[in-house]
Amino acid sequence: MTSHTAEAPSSGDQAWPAPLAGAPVCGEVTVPASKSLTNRFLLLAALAEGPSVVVNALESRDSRLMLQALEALGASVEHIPDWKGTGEAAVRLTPVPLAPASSQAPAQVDCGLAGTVMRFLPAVAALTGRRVAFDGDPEARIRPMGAVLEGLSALGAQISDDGRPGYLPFTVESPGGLDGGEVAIDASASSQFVSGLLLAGARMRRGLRLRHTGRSVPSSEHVAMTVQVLRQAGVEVDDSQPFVWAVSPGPIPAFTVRVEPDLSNAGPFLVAAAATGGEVTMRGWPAESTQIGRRWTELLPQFGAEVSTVPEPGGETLTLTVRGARDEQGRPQVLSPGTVDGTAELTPTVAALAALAPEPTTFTSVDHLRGHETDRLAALVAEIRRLGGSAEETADGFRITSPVRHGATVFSYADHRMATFGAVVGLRISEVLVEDIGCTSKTMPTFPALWRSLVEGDAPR
Ligand SMILES: O=C(O)C1=C[C@@H](OP(=O)(O)O)[C@@H](O)[C@H](O)C1
Ligand SMILES: C=C(OP(=O)(O)O)C(=O)O
Repeated sequence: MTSHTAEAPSSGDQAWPAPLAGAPVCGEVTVPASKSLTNRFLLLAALAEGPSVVVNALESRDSRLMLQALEALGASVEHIPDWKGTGEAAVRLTPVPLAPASSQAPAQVDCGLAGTVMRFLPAVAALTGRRVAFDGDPEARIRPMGAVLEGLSALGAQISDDGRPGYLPFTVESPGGLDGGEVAIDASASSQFVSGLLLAGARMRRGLRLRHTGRSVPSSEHVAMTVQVLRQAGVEVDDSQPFVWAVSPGPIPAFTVRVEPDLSNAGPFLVAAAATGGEVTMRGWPAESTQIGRRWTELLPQFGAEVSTVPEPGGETLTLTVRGARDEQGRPQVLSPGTVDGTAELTPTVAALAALAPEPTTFTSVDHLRGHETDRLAALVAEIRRLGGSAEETADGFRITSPVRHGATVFSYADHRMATFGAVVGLRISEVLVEDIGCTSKTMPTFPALWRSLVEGDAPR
């Protein structure tokens, strides 16, 4: 795995003044659909037997890149503005032709900075039998790809490195598709290596039996999500043995599905209540979810906030409310749990809260964040220091030893979660500017507007 430094990139655009919360942040917020679920459902729709419908699909850069890539592989996409009078938009996707029926024309996939595109689509490309060239943003070229490519290679696909071996850009070609069978990879750098092979497993002629050879798989919730989404689509998956997954071969029936809100992107809004002693409510919180963001209900109380839920009619969703703690003088009070473990993609948002707490917090089992949109451990340490706090990297994470104290320009490193880190810190610290707030369009183009309306009080109370 590469480690890249968190030197602040220069930005030509005007930095975004993070709104300071003059009072406890109170209001109600609705967040768009989950990136991880949207891109899994779109991919499975592309491998299904007939046109499938994804209702309330996320509209963001990552989901657009997924749709464009699937179109490049031969899918057709129809946008439906109002699905059956529900008021919700939907995407109808007609599947990708698989080998040997697919076109033989070479194709190109732009992965942008989307892990779910760069790690999930090489196996789909191999199933089409076409020669498919993959590339992405400059920042994407340092995200590890090796295990997916080694897995596909072991399954018989030809991979040519168009750059550094194990990284973008590369070309995948498997004339005749994939037979599948047994394969072993080391997925300790990203759960997406496992998900990317499993999602295509049913369309391999013998199915897929995948074994992880390393110590642990990070972001295990995302592997569980993949298994659950496959089962929901009618695919048989055996995950009864640790670190071994068997996907049975067979057709994927066409489906219609509605995507849950993105619980990771809900994070900064819920944290806003915890950081300011405010109260934020979210309706439509799934009562059961495979998303890692369901962990906010356990994480926020560890920082002193109170989380309550009320079942909504039908029982499948809840209204969730977060109330931040205040001290005897009514000032916001953020406690530290001391250590938080394995917070995966929630880490930058949790770190923003921890950086406002007077007591230190240590983040453990997050070393794979070095391969995220940027090296998040280096980036968080650098930005906390820039804001007058103290922090240091550790072998498997980082430690915040004193809170942020003054404003500064927070650099985003093209990473949406670093941009929202800056927004959260800016609630309590004046004169925080966020460089490249626009990178939040990766998963949530509406972030800047929603954030401003919540903090400045235009959101319903
Ligand atoms: O499968 C997915 O949708 C994801 C898996 C995780 O990747 P890592 O295992 O690399 O953390 C997560 O961080 C990423 O945001 C989305
Ligand atoms: C790690 C993330 O994204 P990606 O899907 O690009 O890996 C993330 O959204 O935090």
